[in-house]
Amino acid sequence: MEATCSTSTNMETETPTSGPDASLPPAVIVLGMAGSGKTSFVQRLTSHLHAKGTPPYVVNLDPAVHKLPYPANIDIRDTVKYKDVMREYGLGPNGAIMTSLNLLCTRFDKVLSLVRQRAPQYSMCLMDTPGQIEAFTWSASGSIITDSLASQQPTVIVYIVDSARVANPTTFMSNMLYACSILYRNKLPFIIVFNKADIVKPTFAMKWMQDFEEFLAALDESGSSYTSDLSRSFALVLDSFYANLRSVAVSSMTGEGMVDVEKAIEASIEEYKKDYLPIYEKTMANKKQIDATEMQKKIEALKKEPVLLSMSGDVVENLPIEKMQIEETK
Ligand SMILES: Nc1nc2c(ncn2[C@@H]2O[C@H](COP(=O)(O)OP(=O)(O)OP(=O)(O)O)[C@@H](O)[C@H]2O)c(=O)[nH]1
Repeated sequence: MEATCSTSTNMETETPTSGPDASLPPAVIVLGMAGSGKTSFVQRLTSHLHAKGTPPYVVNLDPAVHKLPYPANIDIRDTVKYKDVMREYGLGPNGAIMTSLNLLCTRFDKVLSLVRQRAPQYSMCLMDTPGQIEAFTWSASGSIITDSLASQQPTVIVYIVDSARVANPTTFMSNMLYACSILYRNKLPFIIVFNKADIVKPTFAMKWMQDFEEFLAALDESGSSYTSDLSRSFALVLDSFYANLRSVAVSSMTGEGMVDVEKAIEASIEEYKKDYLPIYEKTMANKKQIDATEMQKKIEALKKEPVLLSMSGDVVENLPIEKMQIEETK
């Protein structure tokens, strides 16, 4: 793995303990199933914001992406070489993505500090995540990244859905259940972005979220089955989930809907300030020391994780963490 000189900071000293700074621009974490259009969305929103004269700060957290179609300010690929991780630890593609994120995470304090320093120059900080959604949403590193961002500044989750892939009501339901599980895990303002509106207009999906009867009618049309019966029951439960989120139709291809995305982000930030910030401030005031120690413990555990993941059976004793460098893309 290519690794150069060291940064000397660590999470214990860098994790903010006084609560998030609500005056910082928002961090927007972009999640979604493989191929839903996360990277295209980040590209389109980036160019939309540049055109308005309010550029974003962009961080790529996908170590396996071949080519980035947007200029990233920080790119995980500059720090961790995914192919080297596969080779050195004898890992498959998914294990290597998770290990690369773990490695970056042990130095995420440096990313946080750059994001904080550059705040006067950007309107929002966009975080593009790996194609394999579970590598981020269900990994220790994903939760460290999300928690530490949300502890520093207003943070919103944007969940990208491929509109063409949810035209069937049961597929729609399984996607919404996944979205709900992410909301449940992260407890942050949440926006559902129905992408690829140029291929399939997601008006139907937005109606299903607003009107339970419309969804039931669509299920009836799709015929009776075990999954459609189950979807009926879930639809009742998800009513309150839908009530707590915003949804927007966009096309990352044509640029349609980007103004609505901005509005949804603004409204989510207001929600963050009103409903989430007081909770963060209270929790952090009560547990200042505990939070820093807990975060450090998580990082220490992460440092050992590549060893556990190793398929070769070799004990990897000298991880390149101390030598890793995180800096802005030149
Ligand atoms: N027609 C259309 N195609 C799109 C749109 N957004 C993305 N695509 C296409 O969908 C494919 C996947 O897009 P990506 O942006 O790579 O999706 P991703 O979620 O970042 O992909 P992974 O990170 O590999 O999972 C590409 O072929 C894009 O050109 C859109 O709004 N409309």
